[in-house]
Amino acid sequence: MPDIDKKDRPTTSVTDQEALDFHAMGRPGKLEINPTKPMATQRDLSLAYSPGVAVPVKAIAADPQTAYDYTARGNMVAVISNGTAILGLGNLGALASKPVMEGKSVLFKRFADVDSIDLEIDTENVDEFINCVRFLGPSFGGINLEDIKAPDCFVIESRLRELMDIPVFHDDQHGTAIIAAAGLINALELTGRDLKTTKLVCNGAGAAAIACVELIKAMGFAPDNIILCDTKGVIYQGRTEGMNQWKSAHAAKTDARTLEEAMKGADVIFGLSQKGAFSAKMIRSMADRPIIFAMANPDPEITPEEVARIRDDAIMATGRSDYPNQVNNVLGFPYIFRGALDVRASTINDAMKIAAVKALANLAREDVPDDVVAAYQGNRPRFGAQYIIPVPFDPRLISAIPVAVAEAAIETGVARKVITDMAGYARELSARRDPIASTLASLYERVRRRPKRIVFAEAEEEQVLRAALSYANQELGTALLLGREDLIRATAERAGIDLNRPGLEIVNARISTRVEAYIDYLYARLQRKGYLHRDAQRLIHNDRNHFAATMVALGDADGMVTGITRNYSTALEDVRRCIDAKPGHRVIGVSLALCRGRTVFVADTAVHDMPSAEELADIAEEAAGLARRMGYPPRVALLAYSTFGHPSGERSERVREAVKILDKRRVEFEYDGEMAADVALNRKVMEQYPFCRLSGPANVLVMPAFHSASISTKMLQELGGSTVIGPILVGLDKAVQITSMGAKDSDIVNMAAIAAYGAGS
Ligand SMILES: NC(=O)C1=CN([C@@H]2O[C@H](COP(=O)(O)OP(=O)(O)OC[C@H]3O[C@@H](n4cnc5c(N)ncnc54)[C@H](OP(=O)(O)O)[C@@H]3O)[C@@H](O)[C@H]2O)C=CC1
Ligand SMILES: CC(=O)C(=O)O
Ligand SMILES: [Mg+2]
Repeated sequence: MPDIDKKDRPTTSVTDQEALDFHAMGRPGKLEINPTKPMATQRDLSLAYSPGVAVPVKAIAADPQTAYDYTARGNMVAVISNGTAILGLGNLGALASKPVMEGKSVLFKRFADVDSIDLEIDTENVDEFINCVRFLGPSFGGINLEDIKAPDCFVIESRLRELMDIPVFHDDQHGTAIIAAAGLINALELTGRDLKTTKLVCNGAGAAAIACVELIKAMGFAPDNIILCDTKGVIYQGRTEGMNQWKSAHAAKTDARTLEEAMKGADVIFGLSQKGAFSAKMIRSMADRPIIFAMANPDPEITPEEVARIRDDAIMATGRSDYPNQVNNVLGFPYIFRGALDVRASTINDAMKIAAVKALANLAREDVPDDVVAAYQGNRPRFGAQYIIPVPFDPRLISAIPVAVAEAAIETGVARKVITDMAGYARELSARRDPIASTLASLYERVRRRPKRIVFAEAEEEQVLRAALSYANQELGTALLLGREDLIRATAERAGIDLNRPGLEIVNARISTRVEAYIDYLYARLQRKGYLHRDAQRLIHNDRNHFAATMVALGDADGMVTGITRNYSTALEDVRRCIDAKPGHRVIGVSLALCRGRTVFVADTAVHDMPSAEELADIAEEAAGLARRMGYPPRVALLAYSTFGHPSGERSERVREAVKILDKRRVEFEYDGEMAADVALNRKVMEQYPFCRLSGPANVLVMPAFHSASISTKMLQELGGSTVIGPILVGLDKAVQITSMGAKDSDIVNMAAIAAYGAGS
């Protein structure tokens, strides 16, 4: 018997008390409602409520489509249940289903930025339920039915689909079927099986099971190779007990009468029934390399530990978050609705479901970004038996699935709004999840139009190689991989990265024909700074930063990115030995902080420890220049602890002096100071200083010293929930960016793109 595979053990687990405490802490439950418009003044009230609200009322009455413009309808989904099949816990009633439904609502928001509210309907009468829901159409862009038992759910869903002109989607049926089908496609691929000859047993013949079987049949699975079982055993042709029309449609021609008999020799088993329904004996009797999806929640039909004790050749999946291979509809419903809402689809049809299946299955075969690795305690999943389906925290899901769904909706004519720029739509989707993505999206786009050759100075490191691959994949230009070829190749092999693709070039410093030219260049720069020729030789031969920076200086690359293996200031010193400041400029670091829809540039976060007044003025100019280049008209605040002389103190003197210097320079951007951070950032507080020259809250903050710059950006990140990019190096004559040590691949590729942009994209 094999040992329990360590990877099969739950990676997280919770006690009952922890689960109760989690739901009770703070405000009870898991969601609240927040207004999206200001409600601070009499005027706000007049606009939001009477009399202003009458205007959109009349507009909607005249043209119902404008409800998508003036109300939250277009982004709002109701999660509706009567609690008759709560997970695998059975019929525990409407009220008890509320924690699950609140949970589904927050998952809609968290994963796809869909607003959602849970509605628990206290009836088991099918007609009453339908009547309750059918009149709710005006409130929502879509209806997600949840945990309603079979066969009632089939009647309810099909009647509501007829009655309503918005998508009605029973998640336990179709959400589950989509994810299970995607996982199955990949598991079949990994075990070398063909869809048409594989034998599958599905235990459970309720909502989820019937939908799974229908979808995989629609995708080409041979109907004769599927056996369904329920509490009465095999659903065979001619059975009368415990039957309904949905079960009959899938009744098998077979002599098997029990689950145990059906499972003998089966290739695949789906569990959509109840905890513990699969025995060791059943699992043992399956074919070689069996595929076991034990999807009952919260406890599967058999646990991965139990399977590992029985055999070591199985591909195992469950519905839980704490085992590998989570086959759970959370991977589907947020994104499927996102795509459907964005094209104002009237329904979610089979083409949209199959498009989601394919997009999901394909995503699992691609290289996984660091954000996913971070969410999974440093384990990098790779396509294989332990990773057949993307993980819920995969940030790529938000752009991959909705695009596929929206395209299918448009193609099949159920979209009421057509998206023509799908690439733009994909970028918008990423921005819903990741504020950096939207800020950097246009920068990436500009780089794509004029791709650049960027040298990745630490290409022997795995995350740097991944970033380089991503740089090439995103068609930003050529990634020049600097390092020892054998080490780069070894790292690539370990990471499963194919180096033989366009856009990746290895630069082997040892055998480069440019070495002599680089040494001559460096020696000419350093000979009067105490360096011998052999020092220049040593720096070029042994130090990647000097080699890379010299490549850029001599035009063999357009830009460079480094910083993973050295601390920031050391890397900067290395670069400065090879590259000067741009004539008339000062080298500084600017960090971009993105917080609650606001972007603020903070400077100097990298170079000047205690800047003089002259240096502060330079910093203001450089930071304003960067803001402008990135598309933000700069409003620069020179910060201090005091505001316009109060409280007085000599530490603010330098800042006041810097403002006077800017006055003399007649710079062409808005600036003012000295001022405290709240004055700079809060319009109301700023209004107390009517003479302040800023036309609105500042978007460039010049800090009085390095320590305040560093402390405040880190506090913003940790306490304010801001995303901080940078420091971005500004003022160098060539495009060089330095990441922080230990940066993730996504951070490195952002810095490479910023370098490429700085190189003149
Ligand atoms: N991983 C995921 O994403 C999802 C998992 N599920 C899980 O699937 C299960 C079923 O949910 P759902 O379809 O909504 O519920 P339903 O109530 O609609 O269906 C339950 C089905 O399971 C059958 N069943 C129950 N116990 C057994 C058993 N011991 N042996 C054989 N069959 C059994 C019932 O048989 P009978 O018809 O004879 O009563 C019925 O056909 C739940 O555990 C749920 O958590 C559901 C949706 C998503
Ligand atoms: C995941 C889910 O929807 C269920 O188990 O019912
Ligand atoms: Mg459910």
